[in-house]
Amino acid sequence: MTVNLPTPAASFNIGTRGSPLALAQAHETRSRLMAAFDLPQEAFKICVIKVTGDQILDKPLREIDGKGLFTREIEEALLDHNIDIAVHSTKDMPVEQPGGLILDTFLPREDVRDAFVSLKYKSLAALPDGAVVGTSSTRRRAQLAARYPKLQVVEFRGNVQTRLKKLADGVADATFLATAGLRRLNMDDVPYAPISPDDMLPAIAQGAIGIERRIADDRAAEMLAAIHDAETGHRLAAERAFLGGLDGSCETPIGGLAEIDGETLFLRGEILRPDGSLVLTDQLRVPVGEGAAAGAAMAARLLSKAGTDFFDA
Ligand SMILES: NCc1[nH]cc(CCC(=O)O)c1CC(=O)O
Repeated sequence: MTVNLPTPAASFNIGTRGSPLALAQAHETRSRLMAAFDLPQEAFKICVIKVTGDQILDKPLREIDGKGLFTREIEEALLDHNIDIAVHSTKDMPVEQPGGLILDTFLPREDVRDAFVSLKYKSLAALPDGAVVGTSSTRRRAQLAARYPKLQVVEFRGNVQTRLKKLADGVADATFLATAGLRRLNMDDVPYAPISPDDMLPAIAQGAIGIERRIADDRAAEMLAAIHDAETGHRLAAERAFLGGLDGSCETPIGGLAEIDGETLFLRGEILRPDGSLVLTDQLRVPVGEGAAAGAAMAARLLSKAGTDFFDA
């Protein structure tokens, strides 16, 4: 390849948040770049960037002006050329990036499923009526209210480690985490059971590491092209078009999942009233390259069924 490779003297800076999961994802990205270009670790620098969202731990995110809380400082570092790429959990990212930036590189996707995590019970179905579950996700809260109305849901913020500590302290009988996060953190000692997407449709882009860069940076574009996973790209194009069409964010009760079987992309989508009193679902099968159009079409279809104020309930 004719890309102007970084040398230890001119290192390639990888920006990330400082949480253990974010760091694991930045390390995975670095390993893939090292392998793709046969470069030593010293060719890359992992730059930890403090973001506002990590410093406010006492409130549900939807009560703060959530926009850009986890990304603003990182995107500023990209625009200032302090970093060359930024590694994200795509599920936490808005569908559109600030001017000059693009998020179009996705690593091979991890397990997409939500995980039921409990020190006392083996599965969601095994929870008795009245059991207390902790989550801060509006999607998981609405899905639980719709399908398991006898559970009590309490607010559970914080990173994976914080939530597990709350479980150990008995604040709740169970919680939910993305299986991908548990696996990336090698949390083999945590008792968890993945939940079928038929029972809990995951968040848009769950399990997918996404990498952002400056649009005009040809070197970063060529580096990232070498580690991009096309299949994951097609799946996320569909899911993110669905999310974009709904004008949703990670704080709206929306589930969606695209899967590929041969030449066919299978997209499922779901929107919920926050209290779980209404769930609207849809699904489409289209050729793999037409996921974005399918996502947009599905969003329009569901919105016309939902009418106005659907998400306000
Ligand atoms: N909202 C936090 C967040 N963002 C990404 C992941 C997990 C990893 C992923 O889905 O890629 C998590 C934790 C969780 O939901 O348990």
